[in-house]
This record gives sequence, structure tokens and C-alpha cells, in this order.
Amino acid sequence: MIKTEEKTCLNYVNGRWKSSSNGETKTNLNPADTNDVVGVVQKSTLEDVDEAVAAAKEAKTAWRKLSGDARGKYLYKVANILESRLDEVAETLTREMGKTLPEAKGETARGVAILRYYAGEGLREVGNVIPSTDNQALQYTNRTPLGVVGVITPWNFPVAIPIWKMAPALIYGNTVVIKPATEASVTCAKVIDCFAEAGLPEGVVNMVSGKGSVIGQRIAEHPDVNGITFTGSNQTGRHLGQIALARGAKYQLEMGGKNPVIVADDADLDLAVQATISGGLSSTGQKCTATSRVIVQSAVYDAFKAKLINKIEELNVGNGLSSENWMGPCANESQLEKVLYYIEKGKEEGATLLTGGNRLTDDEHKDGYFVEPTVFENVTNDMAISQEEIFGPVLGLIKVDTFEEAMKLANDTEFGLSAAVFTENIRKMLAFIDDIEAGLVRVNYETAGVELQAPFGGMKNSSSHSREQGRAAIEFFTSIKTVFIK
Ligand SMILES: NC(=O)C1=CN([C@@H]2O[C@H](COP(=O)(O)OP(=O)(O)OC[C@H]3O[C@@H](n4cnc5c(N)ncnc54)[C@H](O)[C@@H]3O)[C@@H](O)[C@H]2O)C=CC1
Ligand SMILES: O=C(O)CCC(=O)C(=O)O
Repeated sequence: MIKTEEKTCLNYVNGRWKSSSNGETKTNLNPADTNDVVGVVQKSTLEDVDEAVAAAKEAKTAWRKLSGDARGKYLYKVANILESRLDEVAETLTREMGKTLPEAKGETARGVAILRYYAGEGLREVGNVIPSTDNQALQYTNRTPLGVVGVITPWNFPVAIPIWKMAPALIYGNTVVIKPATEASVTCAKVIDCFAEAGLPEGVVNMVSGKGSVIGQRIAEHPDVNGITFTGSNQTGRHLGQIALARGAKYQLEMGGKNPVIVADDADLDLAVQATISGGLSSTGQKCTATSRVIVQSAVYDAFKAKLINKIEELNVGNGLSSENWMGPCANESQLEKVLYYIEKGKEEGATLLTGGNRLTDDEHKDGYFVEPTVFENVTNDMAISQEEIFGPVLGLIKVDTFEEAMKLANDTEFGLSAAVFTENIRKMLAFIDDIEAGLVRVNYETAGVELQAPFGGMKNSSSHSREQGRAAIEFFTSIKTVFIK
């Protein structure tokens, strides 16, 4: 078991909790209050990865041969256990990466729902009967798991992302080795503890924490890892994709976004303001689906801007455990530095700061990585703050005269994850749906917050063009067998 009272989280390998082979650890601090030690996680070695992969390899045949129903029953059990521990897991999540407690509870509840959704997949159809040209033959497709799946996850959704990768991997018959982001490993260990408590067979789920460039790299390179599913930065994703491609492993990458909102001249401005704030600033802007570019038609620009700034200046920023605060800190020091760097860059490039722009350092905030929600105007689409993923609470307002100009700018980015339009005009809606280069298209709704039963993924440089979640997950986690029986 994880010794939470001692705050030490061990690796989980072959059904047992164990220290890294070199005994090295890292201490995770609360980004809202660095005096608060959230936990101590293992800084694992290559040997630890190899042991976990060997365990997953050993377990894969027996797990594959279980019925989908039997695998589903395990996932239902995990869901019930996680649900019973929701408050504890959510509180750890808030303390470890900073998002507010209501957001953390929502995310944990989403983890429970994802587990139940995929548990149900164990009883759904997996193939098709396809007519043969030979009327004496039966031809059909079946699905077979990849084998061992390496799961490499980021810190921004410490419960939901590991679960939305592991649950489909498992239900479709794969075994798993997960390496969570170091900054979120205490929370992930609690999630893994729910799998342990549910009594999954030894080796089916394994967790090894540690440095991405060592542990993640080894998982990607390991010849016995048959598939790699990753969410995180573009730089790391592309690197992992190349490793996987070079050795013929299947891979799936979900990466960055620079997600636009278009506010058309007929938009419901209150709705657009509320969705821009929720989409851009909740979780301190640390979502790949977060709104960052707000493209507004000139006829409503001043009215939209006034409402937006008014609402943003009412937001309380502080420790996410307090119900008084709407926005928590950046998840770690390097995120804070990155956000402050882009705020300076925006000013240097000629954007005008409308609100925010500072680190908060008063008594309540001095021990955390807090930054004010920040809005720039006079932003052009060629500025760094319009093109590079900031992953923080920074919005750039871009004024345009026509809807056509707005569409052109919305698509002028290397990314294509999510995008939203606010309009009451059906022709504008349809033009947006048809022409926007994004995997997640929202009309009169925020860019963030995906539905677990629907496919999720990006176009252009936001993904490897595969889709996660919903039934779409079956495409990555299985291979098709075409069967012909004469
Ligand atoms: N798309 C998304 O949801 C996310 C995007 N990001 C973006 O990435 C930026 C940097 O954040 P990081 O945490 O450094 O992201 P990252 O992409 O480096 O980390 C994501 C995961 O990959 C692992 N990793 C890192 N280097 C690796 C390597 N060489 N081989 C294998 N695994 C490796 C990390 O340990 C972590 O588990 C953020 O500022 C943000 O812009 C970060 C987290 C999530
Ligand atoms: O918006 C969401 O619910 C999901 C965002 C996401 O997948 C991410 O930030 O990595």
C-alpha cells in the first residue's frame, strides 16, 4: 500500500508497491504553498522500467484471454473504489498541481465515469460480418489487443488523463506500464492504488515514476512495449513519435493547442464572455484545449472587452483548497516562469496589457506560483503570444472587421485542437463548422472540457491524427484481424 501517512509513494510493479532500485526520491511541494509537502515519489531507474515491462509482458496473454465482461467487472470495481475515495484523491490533486477543489472533484468524478464507460465496452460488439464472394465462407473482423501499452501522461489532468488512456487499454485486453508526470505522481499513485485494491491480476497495471527523459524514454524505446500513448508538449511528443516509428511500435500523441474563439457581431456577449473566461482561465489556463486567442468583430469589440475585463477583475486567485478562490496557481515554478516570460514578450512585441500581467506576491500568495489572469489587446496573429502555447491564464484579443477575416486568423496557426464560435447566425455557424481546422469544434460553447464518450484529438500539429476517448479509442488500442472461414 502507499504509505500516505509517511507521504511516500512507491512504484507499483507486478502487483507490489516497491521503491526504485537506487532508492532515490523526489519531494513534491504544493504549488499554492511550497511549505506543504504533498508527497515523496520515486526517481526510478531503467532497471525499474524493465522490470515493469517484463511483468506486463508476462501478464498480457492471460489478461487478453479473459472475457471482455470479466475485464469490465474489474474496471467497475476500480470505479467504485475511486468514487469512495473521491474527496481524498481530489484534495491530493489540488494540493499537488493547484487546480481548485471543485475542478479536482469534477475531474475525479469524470475518472469514475470514464472507468464505467469503458467497463461497459467489455460487452459491446468488436467486429463486423463482411460478405464473402464465396457463398460457402464466413468472413468477419475481430479485434486483438496490442499487448503491452506504455502510457506517458502530463500533470494538468492527473486523474482523468491516466484513466482515459488506461481504461480503454485494459478493456480491450492490453496490459499497461504508466509513467505519470513527476509533478502529478502522488495523485497518480492514489489512482493506481484503486486498481491495486480492485485486485487486478499481477502485472496487468504497473506504475513507474521518474524523469521523462529517462523513464519515459525507456518506455518508448523498449522492444516489448507494443504501443505508446502520450499527452504533453509538442517537443516531447514528436520525439517519442520518432522513437516509436523507428522501431515499428504503434503510437498516439495528443499535444498542444492555440485555440481560438470567434465572437461574431451577432453573438450573445454574456455567453461569449462567460465561455472565454471558463475556457481560457479555469485550471489556470493549463489545458491543451484552453482558449488563448479571442478574435472579436469590431462592431461588438468594445462591449465585449468591457464585459470581459469587468468579470475577470472580479475573479479571486489563491489556494484552490479555499472555496473563495476561483483560480489556483501555476502548477510549478517553470510554468510560472514560462507565463511571465510570455507576458513580457507580449509587451515587447507591442500588445497592450488590459489587466493582470503580474506575479502575486502579497502575504496570501507569497509561497505559491500565482499569476494574475492577464488580457492583452492590440494583439496581432504573428506575435509569439498568438502562435506559441503559453499554458497559462493569458488571453489575447484580436480585433477584426469581418467574419471571413476572423476565420482566416483562427486557422493561421500550426495547431488545430479546439475552436469555438459565438454567433446566432446559422450561416456563420455552418461556415465555421466546415472551414475551421480543429478536431473539437464548439458553437456557442467554450473550447475546453471534453465529453468522455466522444472522440477527442486534434488536427495539424496538435496530435498524431489519432483520436482518444469514446469508441474511437478502440482504433488505437487494438488491431483488426480479418477472419475467413471456409
Ligand atoms: N497538451 C497537454 O495537455 C500538455 C501540454 N504541455 C505543454 O508542455 C509544456 C512543458 O510541460 P512538460 O511537463 O515539460 O511537458 P512534457 O511534454 O515534457 O511532459 C509530458 C510527459 O512526458 C514525459 N517526458 C518528458 N520528456 C520525455 C522524454 N524525453 N521521453 C519520454 N517522456 C518524456 C514527462 O515526464 C511527462 O510525463 C507546457 O508548458 C505546455 O505548453 C504540458 C502538459 C500537458
Ligand atoms: O478540456 C479537457 O477536458 C481536456 C483537456 C486535455 O486533454 C488536456 O489539457 O490535456
